[in-house]
Amino acid sequence: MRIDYVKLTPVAIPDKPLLNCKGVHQPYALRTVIEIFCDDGTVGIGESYGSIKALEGLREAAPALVGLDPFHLNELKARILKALPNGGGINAKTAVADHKVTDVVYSAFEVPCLDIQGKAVGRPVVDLLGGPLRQEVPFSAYLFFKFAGHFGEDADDWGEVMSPDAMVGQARRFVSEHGFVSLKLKGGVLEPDLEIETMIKLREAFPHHPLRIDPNGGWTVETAIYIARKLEGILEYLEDPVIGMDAMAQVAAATSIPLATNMVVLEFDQIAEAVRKNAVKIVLSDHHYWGGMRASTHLAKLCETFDLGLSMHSNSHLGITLAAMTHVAAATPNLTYACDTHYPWTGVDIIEGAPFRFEDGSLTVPDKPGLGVSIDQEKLGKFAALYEVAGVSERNDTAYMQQFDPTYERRVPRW
Ligand SMILES: O=C([O-])C(=O)C[C@H](O)[C@@H](O)C(=O)[O-]
Repeated sequence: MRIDYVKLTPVAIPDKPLLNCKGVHQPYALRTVIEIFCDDGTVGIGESYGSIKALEGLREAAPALVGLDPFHLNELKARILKALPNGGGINAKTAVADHKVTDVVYSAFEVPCLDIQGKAVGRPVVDLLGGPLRQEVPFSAYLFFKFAGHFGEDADDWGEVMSPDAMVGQARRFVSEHGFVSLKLKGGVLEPDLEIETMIKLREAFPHHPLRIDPNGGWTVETAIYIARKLEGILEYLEDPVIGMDAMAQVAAATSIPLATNMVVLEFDQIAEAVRKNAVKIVLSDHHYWGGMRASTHLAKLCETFDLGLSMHSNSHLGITLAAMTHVAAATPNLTYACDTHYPWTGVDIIEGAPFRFEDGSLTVPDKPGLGVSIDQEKLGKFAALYEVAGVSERNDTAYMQQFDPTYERRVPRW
């Protein structure tokens, strides 16, 4: 079996005006859908970032896959490195949220290759990763402060959420509709005392739900320590309170709350420094930038070695990504925390049949061969057409925030 050709389809999926410390989500989130066609008719599918930089990297590397045996993932990596010398002319540090372009591109193509392998041997991808250790994978609710609606538009059905009480309401809806147990708040948005109050109110409303907050490095060390002291005993973990390894180590030394990260440890060569400096206790994996699904299980082994916990990061995504995350999570013995997901926010998908449904906050690992999901071409066409008219090729939360507030500036840390 050989790869015949690769099809890349950028899509725009409707998103909500969700706030973070750099601004607000644009009306559309961008993704790239990948289809790899083999000469025996087998098709493997995948999903990756949709920013123009990521798309350029994928487009540049795709021809190198032609003729490859989809089981030969080592050769896939070698071909991508050859096709993208120096990251393919793309500045890796600005390309895809600071992740190595070659890892991002490899990962984007590894998923469809594993889907093909699974289909060829009649096994779900989780079996190619060593088999499932759990049949149900827990996810966490991803809570966001949000505007009522997009700029110039009416309120969406989630309405405005800009206060601690409104956030408790949002959490109640997530818990009642999806059964999520862990609750993660995207912080760094409101002033620190209001976010402390939000977490305390969430604790009162949900006494038995693990709670996390993630300001994406939006706080200074002083602010982070102040907040951590107020939230001792309330959080299961505090994610990326500050920017940089040394700053994380300073905060870690001042609190008993474990620090988690997807900002200071996002490549294998950053683990040693994090351990040496005792900067983090939990690493968020993400197969899109950790170098694929198999590399994510290698990360798990390293975390076990260094006694680090493991959670899973997400960005706005569709069901192909969710299926891939679920297979990886099921095959990761030491996945110690519920995985993040943005899936409920988009509310649309391109997979055939009904979208994924969380039961008690968890997803059952797909058991069909490969990823266990397939593309509904009509839906894909609809969101591909939306990409063409959406007029966005990069995510820019700050620029979009400036439409709401022309005086808004990008400042990290903000508080
Ligand atoms: O945990 C994270 O850093 C994220 O989930 C990244 C996302 O881009 C998140 O900040 C968002 O959706 O605004």
